Amino acid sequence: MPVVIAVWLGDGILRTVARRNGGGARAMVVATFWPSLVRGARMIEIHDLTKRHGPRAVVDGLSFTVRPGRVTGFLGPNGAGKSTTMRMILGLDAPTSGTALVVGERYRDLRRPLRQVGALLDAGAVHPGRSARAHLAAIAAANRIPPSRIDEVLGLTGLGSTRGRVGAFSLGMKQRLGVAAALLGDPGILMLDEPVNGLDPEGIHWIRTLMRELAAEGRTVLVSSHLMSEMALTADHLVIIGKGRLIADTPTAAFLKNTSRTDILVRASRPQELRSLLMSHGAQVAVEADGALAVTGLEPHIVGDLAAAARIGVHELTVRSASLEEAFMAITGDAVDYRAGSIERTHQS
Ligand SMILES: Nc1ncnc2c1ncn2[C@@H]1O[C@H](COP(=O)(O)OP(=O)(O)OP(=O)(O)O)[C@@H](O)[C@H]1O
Repeated sequence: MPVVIAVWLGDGILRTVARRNGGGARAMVVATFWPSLVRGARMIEIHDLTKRHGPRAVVDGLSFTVRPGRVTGFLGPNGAGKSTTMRMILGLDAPTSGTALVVGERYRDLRRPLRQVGALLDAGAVHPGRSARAHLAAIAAANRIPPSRIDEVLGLTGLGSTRGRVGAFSLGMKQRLGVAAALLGDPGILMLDEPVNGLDPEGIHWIRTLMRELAAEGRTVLVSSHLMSEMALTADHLVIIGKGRLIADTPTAAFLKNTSRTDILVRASRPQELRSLLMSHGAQVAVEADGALAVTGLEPHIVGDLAAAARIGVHELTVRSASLEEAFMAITGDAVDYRAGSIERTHQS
């Protein structure tokens, strides 16, 4: 007779079903998403969400759904409204109109919020006089989370051997402590606002890996950033906003494929002649200010071969790819509040 052992975990997920069969100690582990039978399970659902500060809409009719099992990057230029949206999801800011639901309910109506949603919004918002352990113990006690979980999350975040007061922590250590607090209730939904801020390269690698692992366990992971390049490495799906409005809701791979542009920069001894030649072979050729040709529609080796056959000297032939940030800027366009410095192209010879 098979014996079924069900383990009920934090956020109400029937996570493990182990079947033991006669003398065989074969255990079949089945991740069963029990709440997926009900609407809104492990999802963040934003519907027509608007937040006004005076006459200005900083979040403007935003609608999107964040689904489990993948890392969703919440991407937008500085001031796009990412933090405000996250604060409304967590009930810290009241929407002017629209709804933000987690697990099908408003955050403030959740019975055990920390076991359902873990969030890192502001890593600095920690009592500076406490130790990491005391900080987590206070949260655990207030939320009836077993103290044994404190050591688990300290270990998970690399803070196991950390001593001293939080006030003396580096920003990176505070970020780790914020992630530890978010994980304390073993929630099915994680929301992290700019979690790589202040982390060193090892820390960035760690947080990326952790987010992917959490998503692979079937959790919903929403992570905000204003860096396209960071999200390209971390997120499976992108929700991109600008000036509070939705710009794109797309798989990352599709976004990168559709938005990266390439052309070939060619400097030649007889550019006008080469231009006509390339166009007669189907290329589109623009002439840049310094007389160089910007070629699309032909492979680089064809461009080189055609020039060689016509005995035109090629002084430079460079394949140019739009950088990820450039692709991002191209679609956020005038939705940028604060522009950074110049954008570099990546050149490949
Ligand atoms: N309490 C407030 N009163 C007035 N304006 C506000 C308030 N809170 C936020 N804003 C404005 O709302 C806009 C969106 O801010 P928000 O912090 O949500 O953007 P963000 O996308 O998280 O930006 P960043 O990447 O810089 O953190 C900004 O222009 C900000 O100045």
